[in-house]
Amino acid sequence: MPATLIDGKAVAAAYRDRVQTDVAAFTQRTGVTPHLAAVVVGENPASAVYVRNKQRACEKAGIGSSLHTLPATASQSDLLTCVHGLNDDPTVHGILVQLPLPEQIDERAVLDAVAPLKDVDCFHPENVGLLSQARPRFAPCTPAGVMELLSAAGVETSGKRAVVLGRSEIVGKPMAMLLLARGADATVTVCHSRTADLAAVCREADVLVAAIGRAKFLTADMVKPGTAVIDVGINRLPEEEGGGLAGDVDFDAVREVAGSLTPVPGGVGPMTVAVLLRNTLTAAELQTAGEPG
Ligand SMILES: Nc1nc(=O)c2c([nH]1)NC[C@@H]1CN(c3ccc(C(=O)N[C@@H](CCC(=O)O)C(=O)O)cc3)C=[N+]21
Ligand SMILES: [Mg+2]
Repeated sequence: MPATLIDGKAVAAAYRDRVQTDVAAFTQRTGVTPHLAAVVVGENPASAVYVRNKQRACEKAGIGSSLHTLPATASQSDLLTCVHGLNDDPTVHGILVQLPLPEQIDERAVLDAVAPLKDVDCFHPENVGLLSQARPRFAPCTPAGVMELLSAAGVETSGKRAVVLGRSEIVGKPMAMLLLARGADATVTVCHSRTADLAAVCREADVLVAAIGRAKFLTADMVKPGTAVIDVGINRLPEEEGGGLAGDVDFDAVREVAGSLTPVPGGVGPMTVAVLLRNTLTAAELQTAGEPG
């Protein structure tokens, strides 16, 4: 029996509705409209898709948004000046610096410059530290979106073997943290391109999250029958392969083995945007004086 597909668009729509309700109550109570500022350096087609989806989603949820574009040739100090300006602007609650950045820019230095209370991506070391100590301020958007998908699909994680394929700061590491946390209670293995006998490690998984950034990397022989497979990859295929979007999972083959599976597009991507909206509201709450709730 082929895998049940997990409908990320539907789960994200329901999640965004809840955010919208909470934004309306917050704005009613405080008179403040949460605002997300996105900073984009240069032109990258994948970034353009994401930024467009994000702005549309903000608008629907009652969140203000602004786009701050710098040329591809911008210097690090140009970008830091932009970030500092947004840090100091009381009408801006969340700041997202779109990655990747051009090579003349030190990505880490820029992410470190974002005010921790405005760090809706949860990339600042203070927020990563809080997350790793199980007292998160913001949810890491993509990993938290994955947890929502698992929960919506009724996938049990407690006591299960979870394997995270990929060790990035953006997805792999925070993903492992969320699966390990009390409440989720998985036994977590993080593996990567240098892992010995990678296929055998992946085959141990009851829950398998593919976030390695290589199109169709996870093949059917790496998946135990019945496993829940979450595909975080967003890879643009070359023109000769149709130029479409492919995940990190060899979808057609893995679908025959997995118990449940997220598609790309329509899986994790929409959830990433939905959690970003929730974080923007959280940021506005943290920066707005007065009684919480
Ligand atoms: N600071 C920062 N934070 C990020 O969260 C971040 C980033 N930089 N840089 C780029 C990646 C990529 N990313 C996506 C999120 C959603 C979709 C998305 O909504 N995808 C839809 C549509 C895809 C399509 O139609 O092309 C889907 O999967 O169904 C795509 C890509 C966030 N990223
Ligand atoms: Mg997707």
